[in-house]
Parts: sequence; C-alpha cells; structure tokens
Amino acid sequence: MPVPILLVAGFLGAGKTTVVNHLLAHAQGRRIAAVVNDFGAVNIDAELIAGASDGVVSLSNGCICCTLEGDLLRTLATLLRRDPRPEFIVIETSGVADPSDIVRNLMDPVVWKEAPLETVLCVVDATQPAARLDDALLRSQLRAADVVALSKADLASAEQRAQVRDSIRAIRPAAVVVDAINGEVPSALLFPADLDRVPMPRETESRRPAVDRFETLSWTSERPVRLPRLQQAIGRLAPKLARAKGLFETVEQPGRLMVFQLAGGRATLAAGGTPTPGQPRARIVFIAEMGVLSRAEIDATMEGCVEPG
Ligand SMILES: Nc1nc2c(ncn2[C@@H]2O[C@H](COP(=O)(O)OP(=O)(O)OP(=O)(O)O)[C@@H](O)[C@H]2O)c(=O)[nH]1
Repeated sequence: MPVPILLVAGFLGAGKTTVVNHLLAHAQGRRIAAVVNDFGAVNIDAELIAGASDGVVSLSNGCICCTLEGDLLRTLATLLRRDPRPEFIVIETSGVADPSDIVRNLMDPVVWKEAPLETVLCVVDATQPAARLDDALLRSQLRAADVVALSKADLASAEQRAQVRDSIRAIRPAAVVVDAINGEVPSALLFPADLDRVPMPRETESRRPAVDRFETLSWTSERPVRLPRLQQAIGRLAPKLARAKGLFETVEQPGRLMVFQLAGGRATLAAGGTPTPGQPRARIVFIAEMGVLSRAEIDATMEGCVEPG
C-alpha cells in the first residue's frame, strides 16, 4: 500500500511546527511518521514536536531542498522499511526551503511508487503585511501549494486576513485557503480519503537557489541563562533577526526548560518540560539575512546572559 506524503512548507516562523504538532497530537490512531528539517546546526524543531522520541526523524544543518536532498531520500527509504509501516509521512521543510525542489526529488519514480506526494501545504502568517508575499521565496512556496493555512488567525484582524487571502489568491488561485489557529488544519484537506488512489505527478518549476539568502548562527551553553539578561540580549539582536528559537534552563528555575520563539517580530517564552540528558543547558538558533549578524556579535551578546564559569 503506498504511503502518502504531506509536505509542509512556509516561511521562517510561519507556524509549520505548530501544524505538524497538531496533526500528530490528533492522529486518531493513524501511524504518522514525521521528518523535520532544521536549517541550523542545532536542532530545535524535533524537540518541539510532541512525542519526539519516537517517530520523528530530524534532519538538521542544511536544507532538504538542496544540501540535504540525499538525506531526505534515504530517510524516506528507512521509514518505509519500518515495521509496522507508517500510514502517512509528514515532511516539515525549513523556512528557507523552496518546495518545488523537494517536489521534484519526491517525483523520483522509486519514491513515488511507494510514497506518492499527496498534498503540499503552505503555512502563511496571517499577521504579516500582505506586501511581504511579494518576496520571491514566499511566492515560490505558495505556487507549490495545494492548501494554504493562514496561521495566527487569532492575532490577525478580519481586514488583515482578507488582504493576505487576496494576495495568496493572486499568486496561487488553485489553492484552498483556510484559517488556522494553533496549527489546526482540517485533516480531510491534507490526507486522502481513499488510500488506494495514487495522486497525479506534478509539474515543477525550474530550480533556483533559496538558502543562500539566509544564514543561521547557533549559540549553546553548558550553564543556565539569567532570564532578564536574555530578554535584554534578544531585544538588542531582534532588529537584525528573521527568526530565532531556543530551549534553555534558567538560573531562576533550574531543571525546567523554557522555549523561546521569535517569529514575525513577536517574541514569546513558554514552559518546555524537562531538559534532555546530554544536551547543552541552553541552545538558541538565530537566523538572519546573510551578513547582517556576525558570530562575534552573537557570542559577545549571549555570553552576558550566563554567569561567568
Ligand atoms: N497566537 C498564535 N501563535 C502561533 C500560531 N501558530 C504558530 N504560532 C507561534 O508562532 C511561533 C512560530 O511557530 P512555529 O510553528 O515554530 O513556526 P515554524 O514555521 O515551524 O518555524 P521555523 O521552523 O523556524 O521556520 C511560535 O511561537 C508559535 O507558538 C497561531 O495560530 N496563533
């Protein structure tokens, strides 16, 4: 029986992991395997996905649309050999990925026969100005989509949502557009009702480099951070960042993880469970346009967040 693939695309911080998390949390007995791709060397997404210890395969330090394309195909082959076999595979792309390159790879006849690409979902932040969709990478992510989920619909006004919808429709008239709050997308739009039906191969656009516009810089520490200092440091770095996310222990509450997110200019902090043994006590990934941020600046700013060792 072929195993349908759902490809989840969307810009940095749009809400892809939140959608994948919601899907896995509401799998209703379906065996869903997830592959997540973190562009940075430090892996955050797999840990943010509930129940990450089984079923989630993480590919990091590169992008599955280019540098890690071989790893993706090998991962799919391994997943298909699992016993029991997954019923569905969800692939979360990195926010800088051009899905058309991944779609082309997934159309490899051997992969297609066993794991046909069923749906491309593009997650779009409903709170961003509609004009941002004019970006070449975002347009390319939208043009590949069958379904577009307008994330953060709870934070956007009806007018904002209508403007973003109009822009999406102009770029990709064929896509179904739905509002999504906290990752909830109707699963009927994502998975086939009839598992015997094999989807049609897709047309793909010509290849273009996507990842060389952004770079990722990671910072880790074996010491917990002081929360107020971390907040100051993030405040200083934020104007230069396209995205940041991290997991860390604080001096104030050792033994408990906090999750930090900066997406679309909004920073949030949330409780993140208990630390994973063997992992640094603080791990933060910063993503910025090439050349905007230096290693030295990150190190100098972030080292002030921990007590001297
Ligand atoms: N209020 C609100 N916040 C959301 C919603 N969806 C996502 N977020 C928040 O947006 C931030 C980024 O969400 P993620 O799901 O990590 O985004 P992502 O696209 O996976 O990010 P990258 O993988 O780094 O590109 C997190 O702080 C989420 O909690 C939503 O519907 N409503």
